[in-house]
Amino acid sequence: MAVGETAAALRAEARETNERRLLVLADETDDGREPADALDAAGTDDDATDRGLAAAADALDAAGVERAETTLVGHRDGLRCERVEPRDTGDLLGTTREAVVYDARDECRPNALGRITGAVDGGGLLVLVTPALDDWPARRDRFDDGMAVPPFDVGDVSGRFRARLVRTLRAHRGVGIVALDGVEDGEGDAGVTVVDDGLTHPAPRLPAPDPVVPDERAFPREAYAACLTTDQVEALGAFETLFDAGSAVVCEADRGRGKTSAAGLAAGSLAVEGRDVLVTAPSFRGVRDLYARASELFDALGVAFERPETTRLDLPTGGTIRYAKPPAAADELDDCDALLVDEAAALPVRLLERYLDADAVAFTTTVHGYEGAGRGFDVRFRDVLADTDRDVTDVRLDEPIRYAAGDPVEVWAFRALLLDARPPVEPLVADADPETCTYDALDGDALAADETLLREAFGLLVAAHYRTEPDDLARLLDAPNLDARALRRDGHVVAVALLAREGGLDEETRDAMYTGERVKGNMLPDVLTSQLRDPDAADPVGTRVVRIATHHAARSRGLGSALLDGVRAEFGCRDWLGVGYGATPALLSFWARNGFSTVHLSTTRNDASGEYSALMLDPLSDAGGALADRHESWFADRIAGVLADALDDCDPDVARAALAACDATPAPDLSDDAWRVVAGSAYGSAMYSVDPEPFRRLAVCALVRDDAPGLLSDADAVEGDPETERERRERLLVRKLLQCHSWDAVADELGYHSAGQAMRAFGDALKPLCEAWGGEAAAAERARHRGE
Ligand SMILES: CC(=O)SCCNC(=O)CCNC(=O)[C@H](O)C(C)(C)COP(=O)(O)OP(=O)(O)OC[C@H]1O[C@@H](n2cnc3c(N)ncnc32)[C@H](O)[C@@H]1OP(=O)(O)O
Ligand SMILES: Nc1ncnc2c1ncn2[C@@H]1O[C@H](COP(=O)(O)OP(=O)(O)OP(=O)(O)O)[C@@H](O)[C@H]1O
Repeated sequence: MAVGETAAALRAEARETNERRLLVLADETDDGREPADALDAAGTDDDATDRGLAAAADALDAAGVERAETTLVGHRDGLRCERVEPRDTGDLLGTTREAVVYDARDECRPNALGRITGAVDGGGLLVLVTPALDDWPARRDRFDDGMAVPPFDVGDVSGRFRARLVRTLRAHRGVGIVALDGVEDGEGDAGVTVVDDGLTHPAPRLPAPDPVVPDERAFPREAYAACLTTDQVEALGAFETLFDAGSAVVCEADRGRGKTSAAGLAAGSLAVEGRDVLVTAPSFRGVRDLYARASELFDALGVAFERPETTRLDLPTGGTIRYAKPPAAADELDDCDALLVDEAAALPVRLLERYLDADAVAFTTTVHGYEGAGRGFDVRFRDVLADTDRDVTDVRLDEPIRYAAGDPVEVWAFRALLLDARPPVEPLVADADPETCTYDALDGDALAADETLLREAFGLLVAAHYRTEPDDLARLLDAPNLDARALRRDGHVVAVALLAREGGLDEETRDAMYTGERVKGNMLPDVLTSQLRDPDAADPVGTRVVRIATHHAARSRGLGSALLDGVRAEFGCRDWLGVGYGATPALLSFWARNGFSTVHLSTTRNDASGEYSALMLDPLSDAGGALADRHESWFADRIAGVLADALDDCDPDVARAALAACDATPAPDLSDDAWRVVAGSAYGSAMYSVDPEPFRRLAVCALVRDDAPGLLSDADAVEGDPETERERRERLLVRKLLQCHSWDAVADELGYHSAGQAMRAFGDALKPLCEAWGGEAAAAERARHRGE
């Protein structure tokens, strides 16, 4: 059988080289309709009713792959092996399979392709079942359904990603293509055409030498003996410096080079010496291999250990390995001897900086890979690290663990999913500024037609936003609600913005949204409608800036702002511009300076960064203005309550910046009685605690209003820089009045000598407010205290 022969030959070559091979089975008889009886029908036999899966079964049999070693990814059953849905392929990350069959006929999900490719072992096969390759780009599937966000429908989604995918499949080595065309050839090979056998006929290569345990070492021999490559041995050697306080290790690698495992062997080696090792990573799942290697090492050393919880290993030596989420880890540094940060590039630089307070710290990062992890680490954090007096040891793992270097399936996946996309090299953009750049629309056709442009634009998004992943590449090319705009210097992308059209929804959809039904896309209207209970919020049409990034070599030259100016001019016919992002003081000020005003601070933190999201609007029309007005003033009305509750741990500088960026003009609106208490506390000995509410209202006015007086009077005698003291007083209002922290905690945090000194500064901060807004009641109170 042609399918079997092709598969067997590919597998033989894969085994010979310890590489993987890809077999495409293009089912030309598939009409694009999922057969209802084949869907989710557990226990279905390997029957021939489904052409694609039957061919996949033949391929596996001929290639000698056991079903127990295979995973089927797709929506149809029929291979009698483990099956996962394309959306759930995250579970395959870090696992190793001899073969994976991806039935992509019903849903071609780019993230799934990326994850699957990583899971196939050296000597194994990736089998891709597709429709006729020529027809595939024009077919709409379940992934496309997800891109059809209201008011668009699936007919508006285009097929550029898949057209590109097909091109790469046809062009790359190591990819066999068999068309299941249904045409009888009269010789028993009913309807099968081998379009490309995919064989690479490699020249014989010497196997890589076995790793050698070094003679001089601080970690146990067993740790080195567990290493699978020479690179891993070297990496483990670098981790030995973690015994010394003041050390830092940076370990970089592409996916699947064994860096997490090396960190695990290091963690185990440190723990057997009684060290307390704290591990952090964007998710615990990502460090399962670390725990596995450490426990295997304990077994090899005959050290009994306990696992009181999944995320903690305790040794009789007193050593431990324990996991904390990234923001929590930053608060636990005092207690640990060494901190291991896995996937460091996925974490904000601010958090990484805090980790430098640990006695010894190691960062492992992925250079390229599925999470699109990034250069943010390299570009920004490297400088920070170089400026410390840490002893930094760098190590890089190149040798793949699961398969041989140069594996053609990895090469194909990098290309097809742009895992190695990069922004333009620095010299090309070094002298770019708003005057020398052009504002350009990067529409799907332009991007699909120009690989360099696509790589630069996507590479810039990946470098700046670690969450950019293969699905985003497909969205960039095909989603009807998304637009990309860029500033370009001599054709090279210097700044890029990804924009989503949101709102403009009909009444029925708005009602559904209001009553809690999930409506895809439309993030800003959705929050305003379903959480902030505004039934009309999804009526105006807006442009949300989903992502924006300026090349790291050209930041702070006004390019980001110029790009937003271009967007505002081009989309001025809509009602608003908007944005939602993990709030930091610097970003809040960037958006505020660009005319955006705060309408919401989310009450849940991002797990990895620990940031709360800010939502902001910049109105462009009367309808947009009305929407922004009502949400700005409501934000100012309700934020004190939120800061006292769900946001009581929000960074006071984020709160200050979010309030300062809100365009509302709240009025203090205090009764004369209330003013007497406030002024009494400013000028005399009245206590704010008898009636905190008016103080809180005043604090919001002071932090939101453009015309608010500063919190310092000319008469205030302050030590040091008045501007620094003014900022400290703003933090004092946030922490004490709005977030209700105790006087002692606030004094301690803000560097006042005592609670009493903080209280005096508080009283002083109120004086300018009484003078500006307190009217006669406050003036009379002041006069009484001063004996005027
Ligand atoms: C929806 C979202 O995408 S939110 C996330 C925004 N994007 C990112 O964080 C990716 C990484 N950062 C970047 O690419 C850029 O810093 C951008 C896009 C935020 C700003 O682009 P730039 O071309 O530097 O903007 P521009 O020069 O007009 O304004 C710079 C100002 O932004 C502010 N800013 C915002 N974020 C930062 C930051 N991380 N570091 C330094 N300044 C920042 C500063 O106030 C800065 O002012 P300064 O030049 O006086 O110091
Ligand atoms: N020393 C080792 N012993 C046993 N298995 C190992 C070892 N090193 C790596 N592996 C296996 O090889 C695969 C890749 O290793 P690991 O997860 O450590 O690499 P990584 O570079 O962190 O890659 P990824 O980013 O893909 O997680 C995993 O399946 C892991 O279990």
